[in-house]
Amino acid sequence: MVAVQLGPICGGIGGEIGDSVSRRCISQQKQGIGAGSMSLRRDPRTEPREKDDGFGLGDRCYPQLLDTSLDGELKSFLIDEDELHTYDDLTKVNPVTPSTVLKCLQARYSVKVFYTHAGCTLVALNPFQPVPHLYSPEVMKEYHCARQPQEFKPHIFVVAEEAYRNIQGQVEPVDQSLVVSGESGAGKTWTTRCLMKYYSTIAASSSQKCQNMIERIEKRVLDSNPIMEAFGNACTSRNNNSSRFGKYIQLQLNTSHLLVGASVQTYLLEKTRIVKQGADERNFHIFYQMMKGATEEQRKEWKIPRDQHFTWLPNADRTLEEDCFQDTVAAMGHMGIATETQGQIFQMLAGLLNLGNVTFCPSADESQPCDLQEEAAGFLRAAASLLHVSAEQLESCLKLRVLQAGKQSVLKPCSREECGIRRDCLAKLIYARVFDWLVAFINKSMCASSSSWCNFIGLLDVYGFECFVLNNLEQLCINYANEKLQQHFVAHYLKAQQEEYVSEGLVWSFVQYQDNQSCLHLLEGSPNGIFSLLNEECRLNRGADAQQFRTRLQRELSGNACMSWDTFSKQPHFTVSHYAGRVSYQIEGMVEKNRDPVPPELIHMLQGSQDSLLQSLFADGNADDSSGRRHTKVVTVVSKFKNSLESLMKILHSTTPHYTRCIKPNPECRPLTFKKEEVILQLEACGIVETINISAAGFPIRIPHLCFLKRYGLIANSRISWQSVEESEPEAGSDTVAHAVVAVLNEVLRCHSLEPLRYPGTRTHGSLVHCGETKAFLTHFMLELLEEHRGRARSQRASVIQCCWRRYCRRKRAAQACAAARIQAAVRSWLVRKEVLRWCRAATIIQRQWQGWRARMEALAETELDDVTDTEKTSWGCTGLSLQLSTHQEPVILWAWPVGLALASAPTVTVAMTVTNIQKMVSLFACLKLSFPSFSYKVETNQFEQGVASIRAQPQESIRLHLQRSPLPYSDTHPDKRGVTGFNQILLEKT
Ligand SMILES: Nc1ncnc2c1ncn2[C@@H]1O[C@H](COP(=O)(O)OP(=O)(O)OP(=O)(O)O)[C@@H](O)[C@H]1O
Repeated sequence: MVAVQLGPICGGIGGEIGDSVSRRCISQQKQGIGAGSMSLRRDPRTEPREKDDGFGLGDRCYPQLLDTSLDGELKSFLIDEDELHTYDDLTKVNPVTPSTVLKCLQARYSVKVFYTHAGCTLVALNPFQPVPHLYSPEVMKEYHCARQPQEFKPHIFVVAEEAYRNIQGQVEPVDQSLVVSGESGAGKTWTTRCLMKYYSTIAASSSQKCQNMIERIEKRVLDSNPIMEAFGNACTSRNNNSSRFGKYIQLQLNTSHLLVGASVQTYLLEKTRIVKQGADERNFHIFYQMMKGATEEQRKEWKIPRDQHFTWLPNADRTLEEDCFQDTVAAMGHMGIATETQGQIFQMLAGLLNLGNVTFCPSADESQPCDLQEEAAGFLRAAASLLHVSAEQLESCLKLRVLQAGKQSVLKPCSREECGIRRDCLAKLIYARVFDWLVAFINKSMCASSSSWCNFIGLLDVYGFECFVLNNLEQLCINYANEKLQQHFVAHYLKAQQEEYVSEGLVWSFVQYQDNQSCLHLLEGSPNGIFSLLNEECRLNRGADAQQFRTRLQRELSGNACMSWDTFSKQPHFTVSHYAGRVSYQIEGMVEKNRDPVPPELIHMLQGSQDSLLQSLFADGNADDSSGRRHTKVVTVVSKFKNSLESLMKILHSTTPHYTRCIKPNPECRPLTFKKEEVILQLEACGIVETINISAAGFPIRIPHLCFLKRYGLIANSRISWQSVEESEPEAGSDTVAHAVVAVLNEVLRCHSLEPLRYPGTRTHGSLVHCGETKAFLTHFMLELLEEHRGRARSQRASVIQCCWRRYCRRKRAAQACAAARIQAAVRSWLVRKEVLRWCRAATIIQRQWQGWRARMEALAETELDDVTDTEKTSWGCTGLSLQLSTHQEPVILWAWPVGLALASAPTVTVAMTVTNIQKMVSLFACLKLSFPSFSYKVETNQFEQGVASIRAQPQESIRLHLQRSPLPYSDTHPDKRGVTGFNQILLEKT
């Protein structure tokens, strides 16, 4: 059983967080955080070099982590950018670099997926808008009842359920811690609330038997939230509901793993906020709740009239949803805080508001106390009456300091500034005690007796790493806490990495990986650490001199690589190289803040208060001892904080941790807006980048065997094994595949004269690659080598392919040419043969026709010649008939045989076969359309439709007979097409 009674609850720091300009300046300040300062063991090949990666990493970046050198195709092999949103685990992106991680987160955020694993860490992006379906009781039930919640989508409930099942499984260490971190507004409180609701819901649904008791506890656990938030949260420039303290909530489970109780431990309440608020910021919510929610009667009682302006209540006109007084009162009631006690608390708070309006005039004479300003006396009286102390005593305590001179005590008037400081100190003191009392009451109300619970789940909601323009003791403490948590995280993450390697059969450890121990040594080291020196300075009980303290720091710590100074700066300061960046701390006021002195007169006065509650708050009396002397041992803020942190770390070390990193995607708290520069800074500050560094120190690239062989299989000459892999399609993890992978890797290693791998084998330090059971583990350098060899192998293959292709093309072309020649020859011979045959046929026909025609012509001529006189005969048969036509000057020679032909064809209707010479003559004249001299003779012929179409007689030329249709078959075809004879011309011409 683990006793969870932690040290002092409130760190009691007089912080100035509100003072600090809340503009983050990590990127400006983290110059030169190198391997030296962080002592990270890095491969020389992967040593950081100055370069901007475009993601706001500024001048500190790790080229080995950037994927800019990867060409598009390799990038797409390693990771499919379109599918980035499907990656549930950031360490699975290839290669694991800040830019790929950032892209993956952005891709997921754009599709409204807000949770992503990062190895053993859960990254939660703040949606800045309600997503009710994500946190409904049904979803809780689903995760709780799932057989394997890890297989579900990443969710805060996976983490919650995992922790719960670890307890059920009783695997050592059984107790669990859920560490939720992130910067202001990232969603830590929201996440913690979700976790509390989850455990309350599953507790309520687990057993009907102890239902009443569980419901009571569950209600109290949930009711503690509004009370803690009302008193410990405030509206800041970064978050309307910003927790101004860190907390560790312990949910106590009994042997049946049922929630039986809870307790809360708080850290470092920002009590300065009571008296000083940043521009645009507010005091703690509870004051505004009172001002807005109190009844008239209560106002009167608490002396807070509606229209009264209180100096410590800026921006009172701004209304937030957190300003719900009745909810706080109801929660206090449920928690068991009696109405009377509530009234006492509110009276005290109202007293503080009135105290804030008490102001002083400077005193003309140093030996005289300062006077109150005009209206201040009324506020002082009101404050005194609300605190149940006498107004005179209050005034005296604020104006006069008690000096101890031996056994004598002397009253010394304070300056105006000192009066103000004493007033502020009183307010801070009271508020811090009220807050502590509330936390103690809540614990008393929720905490189960130590015998009734045996295991716990702790929820740690702490400030994230802080770096403002001005940083002081608060930031030093917060960043120290973050360094401690980071060291714890790194150890845990390395263990997780180690486990994965072991599961892959890789015996290798990060033994030489050095974490942030040197930075922690600088802060907490004894006797030469910043805190030790600071405490010593407080104990010296001398006036705090910043320059003097700086010189001391420089003298004692100059050898530490994590410490540096800007020698040209006028403000005394020192710079610490934290894991998340360099932060400059101003020394001015640091010693005083660490001392956090409380004037004993104030404690005395409060111890004498008539208000029982106020009196009890100071009953332990840490002012003077019974002899009236001050305690010699000063318990400084740093000591208190360090002690409570040490007990927290002890608890964390004894539990199984689960880390959740909340990320604020944009500083304006706009819904669904992702700003890369903001996110990368936070990834760095919350250690995700460090996780990546660790990953890079091991094997940042992990490729499943089959994928590996598909890409790099061609490198090896063992083509047979590759083919066998392809053909047999073996399962990933089989020896065949692993041996094929090893063959490829050894091929590359051999070329570089590096020691070959053995499978199964171990990785020695300095080696570049390991073949696991299902994956090949590669360094970036090995990936480069593989890519180079792949490129070379591809070039060789390409040359071979080109040669083969060219030869193939050449051969193909030759074969085609040969075939074409043969086809051409065959076609030509076929055409010639065909042509010859046609010619033969044509010649035969022509011959036949010609012979027939000649015979007919001869016969016709014979017939015609038979009918003419000898002279005519001679004239027709030999030289042709010469006629003197009246219309022509010159005689026209008509060749006898064409005229005969014309006569044979023309007078088909009207010219009878028995025509006489004169009739023929008349017929001829009619054909020629000549007027016959002696008588008018009209012959009607159809010569224009068939036979002779026209007969044209030109002077000095032969008559041309134009026939419509040739009487001869094939007469339109000239045998050799070399010219046209008169005959053919006559025959071929058409009208
Ligand atoms: N998961 C979520 N779903 C919806 N809104 C959320 C979620 N997480 C955070 N928010 C919103 O972001 C705001 C800031 O969250 P929260 O107060 O938890 O931040 P924080 O990290 O605790 O800040 P601080 O350190 O200042 O207390 C919340 O008020 C809420 O509106």
